[in-house]
Amino acid sequence: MKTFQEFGLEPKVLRAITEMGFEESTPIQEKTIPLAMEGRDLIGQAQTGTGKTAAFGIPLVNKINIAEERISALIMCPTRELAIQVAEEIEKLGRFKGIRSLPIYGGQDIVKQIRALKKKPQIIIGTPGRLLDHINRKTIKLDDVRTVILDEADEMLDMGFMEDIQSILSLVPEERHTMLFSATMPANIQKLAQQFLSNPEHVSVIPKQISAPLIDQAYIELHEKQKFEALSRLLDMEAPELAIIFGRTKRRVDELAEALQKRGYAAEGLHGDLSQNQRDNVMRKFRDGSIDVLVATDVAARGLDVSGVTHVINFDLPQDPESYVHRIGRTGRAGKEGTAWTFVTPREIDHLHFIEKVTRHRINKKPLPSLAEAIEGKQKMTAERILDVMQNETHAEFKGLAIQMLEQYDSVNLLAAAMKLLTGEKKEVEIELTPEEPIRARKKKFDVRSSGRRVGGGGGYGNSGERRYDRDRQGGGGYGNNSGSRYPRKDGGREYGSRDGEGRSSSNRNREYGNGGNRDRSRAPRKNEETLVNK
Ligand SMILES: Nc1ncnc2c1ncn2[C@@H]1O[C@H](COP(=O)(O)OP(=O)(O)OP(=O)(O)O)[C@@H](O)[C@H]1O
Ligand SMILES: [Mg+2]
Repeated sequence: MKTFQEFGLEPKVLRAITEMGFEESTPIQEKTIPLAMEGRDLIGQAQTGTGKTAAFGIPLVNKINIAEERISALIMCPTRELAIQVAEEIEKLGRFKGIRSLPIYGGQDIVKQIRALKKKPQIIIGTPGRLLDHINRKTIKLDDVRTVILDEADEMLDMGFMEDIQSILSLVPEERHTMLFSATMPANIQKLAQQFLSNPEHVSVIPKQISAPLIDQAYIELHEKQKFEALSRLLDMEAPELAIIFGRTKRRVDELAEALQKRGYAAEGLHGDLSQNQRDNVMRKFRDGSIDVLVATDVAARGLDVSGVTHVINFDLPQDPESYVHRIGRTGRAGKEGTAWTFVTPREIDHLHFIEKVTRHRINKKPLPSLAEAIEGKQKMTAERILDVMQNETHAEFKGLAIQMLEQYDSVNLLAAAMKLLTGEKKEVEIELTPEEPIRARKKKFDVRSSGRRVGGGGGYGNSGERRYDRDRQGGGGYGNNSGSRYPRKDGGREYGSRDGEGRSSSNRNREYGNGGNRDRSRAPRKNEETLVNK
């Protein structure tokens, strides 16, 4: 692998890379950095957690002229959390050069953003809805933008951002450098690329299997009613450092987070109905380890990079293979190993096999963890915690009492009692979750939903032509914290194309929600889709 010295980057950029602890480039970086430095348009595809952000971030900060007082680059991301995270990485890469970058996303005070924009950032990282908002208010001008990057472009299309992206790109001068990145590249991306990229190089470092190789993948077949018990046993048995649990709907996430808290786990939920403040808080707590279980809808499936995530658990099977790949890709990142468990109800087995087929990866079946295994796992954890304290020498003040007690009592009994205390009793709280409908295996009759109905047709990995639109889509949450409430909630709050953006006029409403308007004229109403899938 190439070292970063070999790319001919500016010393200040190299220094930033070194400070970030990167020694060698990853394969996608090695391939794309030279092309991007030549100004070639490109489509970059590489497995989750392999450094795509720096693959576009490094050449971008390298080429920015810091004397410029105008927006010269635009990065678009599907979710707010991702915009914040990408902005942080760009900030780190550009700090020695003194690059000014700014994240722009819905849910954040627009006046604050307008103030920050006055500082003339060179790079804007935003979600399409809020970006368009600023463009309409003329607080963002794109006349001087020379570089555009679309991160997770397929997701932005799925969320119904096509029109917004088109409107935004139509305002960027045609003389520009455009790059598009994702771990998965469904067929519709080709269409977008044709429209907006000029003679792009397709850089793919996807080997035979699309999911990251360092993820140990397993599934457990169980009934809906067994899921919660299985989850808590799994958490006890595996003792994750940090875990992300994916649920299908907002209701599911709320119920699950609450249930886990009742059982004594440090868990919180993340979905698009929360206010931006709540979302930021949950992410902050998860990143700093004050909670160790994040329960989330697919809002957390894409791009999020939190170090220490050892486990991903699909409490509900994801709707499609892309979603599966991105969800489990929250672990096994940057050369670290990870474990992904997926719960599958008997009626969903065919759908699981479909995911295996498309991702070209066998997912091993494992038995339900037994109570004995869970208890054993918890005890092991306690032992590890004790040894940790002992090795770190932070227990000196207890030594006197320990000696006294050991003179009076048997050492094995003493230690066992202390361990029992530390392990804690499981709180036996009755948990009842609202059941979710199983995901049906794809049948030919659904094909009609993909052929020609969305831009470029459907097509996961170009081999099936089938794709669903009804998954728990969200990105922005839209309209502060209550966008979801305008949808019928009998589905538990699935976040159909819940949008980013805020404060636009009501005449825009249809467009805003990506649901009733003519955002994608080729689509049939979502309602029918929901019926098709959920019955
Ligand atoms: N050359 C490198 N050496 C070491 N670590 C790196 C290198 N490049 C990136 N990383 C780190 O790897 C992690 C994953 O990177 P990143 O989030 O860019 O992955 P990604 O390919 O965009 O994944 P996803 O498909 O999930 O969005 C980050 O923590 C990043 O800082
Ligand atoms: Mg990424």
